[in-house]
Amino acid sequence: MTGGPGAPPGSIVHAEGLTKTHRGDRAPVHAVRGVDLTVREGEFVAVTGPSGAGKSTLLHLVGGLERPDTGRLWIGGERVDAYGEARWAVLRRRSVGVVFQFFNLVSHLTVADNVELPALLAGATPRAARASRAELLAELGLQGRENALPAALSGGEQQRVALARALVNQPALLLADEPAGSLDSKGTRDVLRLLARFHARGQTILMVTHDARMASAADRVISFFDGRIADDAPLGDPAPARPGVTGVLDLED
Ligand SMILES: Nc1ncnc2c1ncn2[C@@H]1O[C@H](COP(=O)(O)OP(=O)(O)OP(=O)(O)O)[C@@H](O)[C@H]1O
Repeated sequence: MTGGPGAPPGSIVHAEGLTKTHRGDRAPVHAVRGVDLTVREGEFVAVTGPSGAGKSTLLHLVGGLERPDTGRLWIGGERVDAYGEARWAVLRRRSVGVVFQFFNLVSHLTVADNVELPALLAGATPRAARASRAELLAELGLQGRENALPAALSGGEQQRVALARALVNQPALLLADEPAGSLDSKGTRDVLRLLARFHARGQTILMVTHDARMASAADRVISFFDGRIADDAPLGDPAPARPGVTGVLDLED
């Protein structure tokens, strides 16, 4: 499901002139100001920038967790900017996995049930959901933790469960909002390695991160500033000066 009228062939995300202003009790905040963005199938794109730049808002727009005020958005070639919650829910289930900084697992469900739930909601048979869950949990080093509740797991384990849940329906797009933001250095390394591994198999990833080491796992880094793209370093460009960035392959086990 790529390309389509209005979106370039091979694009998983295509946005034109996306804007979002938050209007609360205080003065309006222009969080995203006319962003054009294309993420092609198979890319791993990191969005970095200072706190308050609008990175999470952009990710929320792309995942349908917030609606743009203006602009056009395609996911996998499907025009989605006018979708309501019901159509977004279907689209997310089928095509967009999301992981957050604080995992957002269902606390009263076991690890197995947390991972199987989106598969069942997407129409998988219980048997198929179990098989997908088992395969992913094994891949993510969580075998034997199936019956645990999230509170019994470390932060790193919870994030791996969240990753399994996000990937169980084999989404075209994985969105990650500070996926290591609440993890220690081992948890960070694990998430980094796993994202790199899924990306190497073709998973398209759009990730927001403060962390230069996390961004170094991506093959394209977008700097976001004041609601706009300030810099965009695509795959194949010479490495821009990003002080402190270390290669993912340097990380030890
Ligand atoms: N629901 C909201 N209501 C009002 N203002 C909001 C809302 N969500 C975000 N904002 C404001 O919009 C701006 C952008 O926020 P956003 O969370 O997108 O930035 P960010 O770059 O992800 O920041 P951080 O790295 O700190 O998470 C900030 O000024 C923030 O306070």
